[in-house]
Amino acid sequence: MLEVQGLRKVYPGRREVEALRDLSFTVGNGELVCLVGPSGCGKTTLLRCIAGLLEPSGGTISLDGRAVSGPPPGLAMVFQEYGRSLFPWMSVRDNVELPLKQKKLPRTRRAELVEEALTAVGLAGTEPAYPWQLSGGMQQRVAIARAVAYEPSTLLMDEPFAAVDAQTRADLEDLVRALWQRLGVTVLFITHDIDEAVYLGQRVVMLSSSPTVVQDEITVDLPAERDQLHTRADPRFTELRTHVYEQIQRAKRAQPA
Ligand SMILES: Nc1ncnc2c1ncn2[C@@H]1O[C@H](COP(=O)(O)OP(=O)(O)OP(=O)(O)O)[C@@H](O)[C@H]1O
Repeated sequence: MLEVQGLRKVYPGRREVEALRDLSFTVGNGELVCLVGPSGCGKTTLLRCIAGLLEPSGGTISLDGRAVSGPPPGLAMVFQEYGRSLFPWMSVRDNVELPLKQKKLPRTRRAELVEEALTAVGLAGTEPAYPWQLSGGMQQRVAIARAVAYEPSTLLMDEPFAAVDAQTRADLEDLVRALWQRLGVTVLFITHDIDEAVYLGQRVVMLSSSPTVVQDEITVDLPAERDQLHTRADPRFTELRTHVYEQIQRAKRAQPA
């Protein structure tokens, strides 16, 4: 379970920036929550705080009951820029295996996890290839496999599909839901795409413009079995996306105090 309470982040300096003002939300065990907000609202700042890479100016973050200070052990991340998150000089196998070596798992267990994870993302057989020999969508699958192989309790995804084409994006969205349902992992998925947030999430948390607070939150009461054609054509989907869209527009118009 991820708990963010009264999180505040001010970047000091000549031009002091209050990026996050007062952010509180939770992601329950095994839940999939999407976070949307206008550009520049501090999504990256929030993620870096959760990942223990940036020290908050106030408030608390805890993961599985432990306060976050430094990179938490049960956390894996998938970034937008797969091209920069995979090592080009390492094979697909070595990229996926690397965090497992850092976890000091024995060789046979590492091999099992790599194989299972690559199979789960539909990339069995690509182990000897280098990332640059694969398409963008395949590279992002490798990045997802690397996160999954790590067996995290919580997965943070930072606009992971922003750089792939629409068809690949739809496939990857379905992959994330399938993996989430199968693995029971807690997922915080950050996106600026309102339709994606409603399609993927059990809940959608909307952020205001910077200095950021939680503007609104909705439960996505769509059936758990979702598919690109029927879910997106469901009138309830349209209602929910309209609500989120209106809130984001309000957030963009609001003048920060
Ligand atoms: N290292 C830094 N020093 C000073 N200000 C910063 C720093 N990093 C971010 N900021 C400021 O904090 C605010 C939030 O930035 P952040 O990158 O977290 O937003 P974001 O929501 O991820 O943006 P985008 O959606 O455009 O990627 C911005 O006003 C930005 O200028």
